[in-house]
Amino acid sequence: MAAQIYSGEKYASRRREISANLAKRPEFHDSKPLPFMTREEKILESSRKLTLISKHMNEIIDPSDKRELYHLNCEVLGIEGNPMALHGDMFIPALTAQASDEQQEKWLSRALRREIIGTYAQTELGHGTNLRKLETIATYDVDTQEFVLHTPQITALKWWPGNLGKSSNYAVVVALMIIKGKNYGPQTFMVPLRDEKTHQPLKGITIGDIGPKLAYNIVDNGFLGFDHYRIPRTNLLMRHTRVEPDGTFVKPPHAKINYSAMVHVRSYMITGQAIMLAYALTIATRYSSVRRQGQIDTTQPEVKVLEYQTQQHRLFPSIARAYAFVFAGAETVRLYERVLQEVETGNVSLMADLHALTSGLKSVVTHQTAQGIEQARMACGGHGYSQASYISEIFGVAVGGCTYEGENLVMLQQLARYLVKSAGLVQAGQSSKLGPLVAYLGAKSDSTSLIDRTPTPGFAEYVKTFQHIARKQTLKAAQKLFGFMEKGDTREVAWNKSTVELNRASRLHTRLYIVEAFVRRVEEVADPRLKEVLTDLLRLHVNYELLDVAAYALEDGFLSSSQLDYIREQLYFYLAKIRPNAVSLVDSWEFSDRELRSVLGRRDGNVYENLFAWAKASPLNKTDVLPSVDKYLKPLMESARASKL
Ligand SMILES: CCCCCCCCCCCCCCCCCCCCCCCC(=O)SCCNC(=O)CCNC(=O)[C@H](O)C(C)(C)COP(=O)(O)OP(=O)(O)OC[C@H]1O[C@@H](n2cnc3c(N)ncnc32)[C@H](O)[C@@H]1OP(=O)(O)O
Ligand SMILES: Cc1cc2nc3c(=O)[nH]c(=O)nc-3n(C[C@H](O)[C@H](O)[C@H](O)COP(=O)(O)OP(=O)(O)OC[C@H]3O[C@@H](n4cnc5c(N)ncnc54)[C@H](O)[C@@H]3O)c2cc1C
Repeated sequence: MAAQIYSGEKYASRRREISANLAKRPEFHDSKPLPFMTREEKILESSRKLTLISKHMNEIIDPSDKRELYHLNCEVLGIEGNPMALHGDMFIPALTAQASDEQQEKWLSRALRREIIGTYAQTELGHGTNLRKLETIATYDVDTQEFVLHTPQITALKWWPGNLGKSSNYAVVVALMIIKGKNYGPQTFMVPLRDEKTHQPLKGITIGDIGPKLAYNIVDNGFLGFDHYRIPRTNLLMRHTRVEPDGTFVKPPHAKINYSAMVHVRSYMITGQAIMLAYALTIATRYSSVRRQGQIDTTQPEVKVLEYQTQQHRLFPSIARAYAFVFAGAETVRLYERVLQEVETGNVSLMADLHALTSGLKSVVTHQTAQGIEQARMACGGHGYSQASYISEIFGVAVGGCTYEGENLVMLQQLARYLVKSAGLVQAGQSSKLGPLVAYLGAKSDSTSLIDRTPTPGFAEYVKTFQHIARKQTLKAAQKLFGFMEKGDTREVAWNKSTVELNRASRLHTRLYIVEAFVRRVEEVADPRLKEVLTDLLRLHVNYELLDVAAYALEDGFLSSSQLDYIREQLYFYLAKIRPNAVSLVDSWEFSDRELRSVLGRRDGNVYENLFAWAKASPLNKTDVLPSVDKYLKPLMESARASKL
């Protein structure tokens, strides 16, 4: 099963080898539990481990393999980030996709050798979503052949970029490019921020950390201001866009080619989110198979809480989602890599499809992941609320994904634009022009779903029902938009009046895609035992997901109430059927205890002993009497007692 999750036996076994290797190297382990450390201590500890990784990486992994590097990071550095997180996640991808060969020679090679540390500085205090209205300006000075970076007002301060505050000495900065008074929109520039020897900010640069956040606090998200700060013309990233010495602008082959670093993260983060969801579910499912509370049969001992149908309903559909997401994530990464290669040869035809797909997936997956992690926390009762579970940290890190790389409700609209265009083609009788991701929009629905008409309906019946729902909502939302426009609204006003419905269409389209990705994967599985378990999980998934969106199919009679009853019964049947495999289904992700960092979710199941040992190690228990008691509480009680006398 691990081979299914990690797209092949080769990588699954490499993960095991890497974990086994690291188990023997205590210097790579957390020196104490992360929840017991201050933010400064965590940053120091993370930097220590980063240095070790840098020195010994070649002994442990193949550094050219992204997946091996990711696993090493998960084990050693964990999810709370590290001082070079953005260096790998965005700085290097931005240079790879946007710097010319000559620029790559100069900077990418240094970045890869970790001679410099970089980040991606785009968001500002006043603008994150609307990139066309960024306020940092890069004005071209033809005389000196330099760009002058400037922060004209407080809202133009860069704000949020990860590792900008304290760690990075370079950044790929996004600024509005002005040449001879003309605004050429957001462009990307390579900008030195700090002296390479002293690490002091360079003259003209104001820089710092933005303070603690909900989570992800090892990362020093930062602010940055420029005071007429000059960089050479050749620091504009020029793989696709160019500015000649005389200020002539050479257009790229696609207007949004500069957004590539964002598309990179959106493509990869689907897998990252699946893994964080699986962390929380591993902890909660293992704990639920140890925790005993209450009886189902009063003549029998107390049961494991995992026996309760409510607990199964709380956890198992999310286990299915984690599998669905990791399968969809692998497809997304493959498409991203393909598009990256094609863009290199000047073929930008798939950029719009990739953008639409990743915009929808990032939104739906992060939202459902956060929901699933929070349910996993509650499934652990009181102990879930303790940082010993580590689930609150996992939630905090994962839920950041709802905001970063494009706020979810905004990104759903990006997919909606694509869907509306496709709906326009259907309306114009040009369905043959629809791309493969939306071809279903042009197909005709059966008059009703056939879901309960055969003893065991195939997945095709479920897919058709999801298609019916997504198609109906897309065409309806597009119709609403077109209707407002016909009545005289501008497109923008009509769009705003239709966005709730348009975003619903985007979610339904994406959920259909996720179901299809799951079906595709299960169909490929050869081993019959594995296929059976995954088929059960997929059956749980399709029934659960369909119930969640059934209103759309009930309102036009595509599904009947008796079919709904059937779907519900199927769901309950598969909850019970999956129960014996539940722990194996989470164990199959093969997370080591070091990687999970959860006292509650350890493989040995000794929850109570481990929790007691953890509490005893809490810094507050170093002494029996805290200074705060000596200083305040004792005098308070004493004066209360004295006044009573
Ligand atoms: C095979 C198995 C392999 C598995 C391997 C897995 C191994 C490893 C696992 C790895 C896991 C890794 C986990 C990674 C975790 C990463 C953690 C990261 C940490 C945090 C990083 C956070 C960083 C940031 O947040 S950076 C800042 C991000 N900011 C944003 O996202 C801003 C959002 N706003 C925008 O993107 C834009 O402004 C937008 C798109 C909303 C609007 O743009 P604009 O106004 O310019 O355009 P529009 O007018 O709306 O549209 C015009 C037109 O352009 C199209 N378009 C827009 N963008 C794109 C694009 N990117 N590509 C293509 N086309 C685009 C748009 O659709 C419109 O098209 P029309 O045809 O006109 O409709
Ligand atoms: C953990 C974390 C890490 C980050 N790392 C980086 C980084 O490394 N580099 C970087 O540059 N940035 C980074 N960011 C910033 C991040 O990319 C932005 O916060 C994000 O893109 C959202 O933009 P915003 O903050 O301007 O939200 P806003 O756009 O102000 O959103 C506020 C609300 O307005 C709504 N809204 C906005 N526009 C529209 C619209 N057109 N239609 C409908 N509703 C709308 C949103 O849906 C939301 O409800 C990070 C953020 C976080 C939380």
